[in-house]
This record gives sequence, structure tokens and C-alpha cells, in this order.
Amino acid sequence: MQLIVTAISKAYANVQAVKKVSFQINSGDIFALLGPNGAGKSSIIRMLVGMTKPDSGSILISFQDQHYDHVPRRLLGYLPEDRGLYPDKSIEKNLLYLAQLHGLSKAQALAEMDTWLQVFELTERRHNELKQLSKGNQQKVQLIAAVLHKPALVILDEPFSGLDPINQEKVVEFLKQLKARGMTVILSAHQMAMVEKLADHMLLMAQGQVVLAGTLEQIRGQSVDKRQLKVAFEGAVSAEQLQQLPAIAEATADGRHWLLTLAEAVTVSQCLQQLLQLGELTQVEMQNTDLHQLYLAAMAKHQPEAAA
Ligand SMILES: Nc1ncnc2c1ncn2[C@@H]1O[C@H](COP(=O)(O)OP(=O)(O)OP(=O)(O)O)[C@@H](O)[C@H]1O
Repeated sequence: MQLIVTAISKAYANVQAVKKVSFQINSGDIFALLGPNGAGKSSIIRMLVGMTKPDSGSILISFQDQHYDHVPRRLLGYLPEDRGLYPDKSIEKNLLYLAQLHGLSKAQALAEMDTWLQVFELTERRHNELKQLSKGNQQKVQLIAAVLHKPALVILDEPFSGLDPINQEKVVEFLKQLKARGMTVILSAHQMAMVEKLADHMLLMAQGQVVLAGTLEQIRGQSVDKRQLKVAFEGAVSAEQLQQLPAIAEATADGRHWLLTLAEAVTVSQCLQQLLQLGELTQVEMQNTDLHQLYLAAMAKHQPEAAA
């Protein structure tokens, strides 16, 4: 399975929701679409699944030497933004119905269902009506419904929404299992800490356009974010001494440590040489900016009102 999206655009009435967005997803990747509300993530997903068509640009999906302009239904597992199951029916009946719509026999559906109900610790509740379940448990049933028929590509629009931190971690595990089973996954999400643990590649959008794209490391490289070192000295060192060093733009005390922001264009080794003039170092740690901070920095630049 490979997806190549080239310069797709989409407008609704008077909103240009997606503007010349391009990306590529390879088989087995977990790919994350990120961006503030209204960035255009769901609009892209709707074009990928064939609910709408791009106004311009192209979508090319290749699977076993066949080519498509949207993901064919039989290859797709989809968790839409607006969920739709039957609240008066049990978990088992809901899942059986959806699996059979996808062409699974009852026996196949029950076997697949058993596995996933165990993953989400819902086995005991399989005969409960959906409306008796918490929002988090309903969300888990939705996720199971999207993958029972073993699709090649799973598209999940906000799979973490409405879940507490423990259930968010369960969804992370679920997504890792999909990857381990060879499925390709596209997800949109606002929970950067979860995405950071999972995504092979990500696309950060604002106002319909791509702002940053690549692996986490590539995004770190593209980001204008500050580089920071956490250090500790053997003896006493003051903020004034540190701030006089040309390599240091900012020094903040953090308990026994200092958090130092490197001046522009200064290398880490230049910085260390200058620090050693002040005394022996007992700890040096490069601070990696996390995805949440990268996201906020990118938004402050590209969409200040969303960052605020
Ligand atoms: N059917 C529609 N008709 C008119 N405008 C729409 C429609 N769907 C989306 N839009 C607009 O297109 C823009 C992109 O919306 P979209 O739902 O793709 O964003 P999103 O990134 O998925 O946001 P969220 O994180 O809130 O789900 C928004 O300005 C939205 O109001």
C-alpha cells in the first residue's frame, strides 16, 4: 500500500479548507495529521476515503498493482469524526453487524472480536448495550469496529478524543498492534504526547496549508525552536557569570541545575568549552524539544491566534 497525495486543494462555499497539500505514506507507516481546529485535517481524510473529491491536485493509492483515486472500501478501516453505532444494541451485536457488512462470516467476526475485546478489556461487557458504556468504552468499540475486517489502511479521525490518560495509552497500544499486524495507519489528533510515541511521519497543518512535515527528528531540524542544555557545576556559578558567556542566550536556574539556551549559530562544543572556563561540569544533558513545544512554536509563527 502506498499513498501519494499531490497538491490537493478543497474549498467549501467561501472557505479554502485545504491548499495545495502534498504528502506520501508508505506501507506499514503510522502517519499523523496535526493542526488546530479548522486546519483542514478532516477535509483531507474525507477526500482520502472518497466522501468528497479534491478541487485540484491528485490522490494516488496503489495496492497490489492496482491504483485508485481514493481508498477502496474493502481496504479501508475508518473511524469518522462523527461516530455512528447503534446505542440500543450490545457491543457484540454492533460489531457483528459491521463486520458482516464488510463481508466477514459470523465465525470470523467473533474470532477477531475476541482478540480486540481482550486488548481493550471489554470481554466481560460484550452483551452490554452501547448506551450503558462510558464514553471511553464506546470509543474503544468504535475502534474495534474500524479494524475487525483487517483493512490494509486504517484512518482514524481523532481516536484519542474524550479519553482519559489511561485509555489514551490503551489506544497507543492498539495502534502499535495495528502496525505490528502490517496495517498502514493515518490518524488525526490533538494529543501531541501520544502522537510523539507513535507516528513514523507527521504533517502539521495550519489554515489548510502544510507548516511542518517529516519524522519527529526532521521536524525538530526544520523548527526554529531554541536549543537547550541542562548542566550542573561542581562549584557555585552565578547567573551573571553564565550570561556573560557569548555562547549563552539565556540561563535559568532549575534546582541544582541550569537550563541554558544556546545563542544562535553556537555549537554545543563551543558552548561546553566556554562553560568549562567557569568550573568542572558534573552533568550535561541536551534537552530535546518535545512535539508539543514544536507544535506551539510552529503555531506561534504560522497561526498566532491559534497558539494564543
Ligand atoms: N462541509 C463543510 N462546509 C463548509 N465548510 C466546511 C465544511 N467542512 C469543513 N469546513 C471548513 O473547512 C475548514 C477545515 O475544516 P476541517 O474540519 O477539515 O478541519 P480540522 O482540521 O479537521 O478541524 P478539527 O480539529 O476541529 O476537527 C474549517 O474552516 C471548516 O469550518
